[in-house]
Amino acid sequence: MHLTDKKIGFIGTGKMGESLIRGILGAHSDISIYASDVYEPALKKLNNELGISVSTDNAHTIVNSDIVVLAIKPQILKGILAQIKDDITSDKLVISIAAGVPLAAIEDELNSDTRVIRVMPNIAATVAEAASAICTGTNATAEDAEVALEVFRSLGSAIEVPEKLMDAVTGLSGSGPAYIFPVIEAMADGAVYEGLDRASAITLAAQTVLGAAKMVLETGMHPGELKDMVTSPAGTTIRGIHTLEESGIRAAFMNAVIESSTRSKELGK
Ligand SMILES: NC(=O)C1=CN([C@@H]2O[C@H](COP(=O)(O)OP(=O)(O)OC[C@H]3O[C@@H](n4cnc5c(N)ncnc54)[C@H](OP(=O)(O)O)[C@@H]3O)[C@@H](O)[C@H]2O)C=CC1
Ligand SMILES: O=C(O)[C@@H]1CCC=N1
Repeated sequence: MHLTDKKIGFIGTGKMGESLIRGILGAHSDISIYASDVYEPALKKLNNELGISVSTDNAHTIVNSDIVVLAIKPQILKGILAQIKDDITSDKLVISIAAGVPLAAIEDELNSDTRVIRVMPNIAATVAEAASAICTGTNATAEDAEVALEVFRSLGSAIEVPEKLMDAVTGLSGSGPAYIFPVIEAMADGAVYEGLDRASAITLAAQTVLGAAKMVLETGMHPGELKDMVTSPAGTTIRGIHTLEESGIRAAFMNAVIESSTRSKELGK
């Protein structure tokens, strides 16, 4: 199976739809992409910049696609599924990236033989560094799962999880970039306070986060052990760590993931 043989359609070209389209084209420049949205200026921009086929008619996107990615808000997903049901024939694979919405809720709105896969990617798909998880619906085949994994692995890393863990994934990696951007900004603010120029501070802060993440992924070492490698006795780092611990940093990040997961569960109700 070659991904470039597949035509991929996007319903919704907002922040995440555009991120996925840019990421996929970055990885597979010759792939055929179709996209529809209610907002015509955004479609025109994508057509001008990326040369993809665009339309305000979702049916046009679906008819032309082998894989249909639903990149619309969870709150309007049900209504759109009712509109597109008859266009989703059994030869198409549907991929929903909507936070919280269970596979069963999607399958209930579509024809009973529809193959559906649920994916939680993240915004770093734009730069091919997304962390994604997938789970498969009732009619999705092993090959469908492979296709979905191939698409999302070309945008970063992707794993398969049982559906009951998708809310946890959403709270962690789906929302996670938004927890780290303020961390980068705040670290840079600290260095600006100490006199560094803003541009250098942001570059150093971002590269520091990138490098720390790469060390976790590539060394396989525990994050605590890596932290200890930086932390000299009576040195600078332990003073910074002490301050972070006094601020309750671990509970703050744990609670962010837990609360976001809880919101994902609410969206599914
Ligand atoms: N943003 C993120 O980082 C992530 C988002 N997700 C999921 O991705 C999905 C999209 O999120 P996001 O991109 O942030 O949201 P956006 O609001 O940016 O994008 C949704 C797009 O769909 C358009 N739209 C509305 N109605 C229709 C319709 N009937 N037909 C076609 N398009 C329509 C919207 O237009 P208009 O604005 O004019 O209504 C908008 O451009 C959500 O389900 C979210 O849970 C998943 C992982 C990460
Ligand atoms: O905030 C949201 O609801 C979406 C889902 C994950 C990231 N953004």
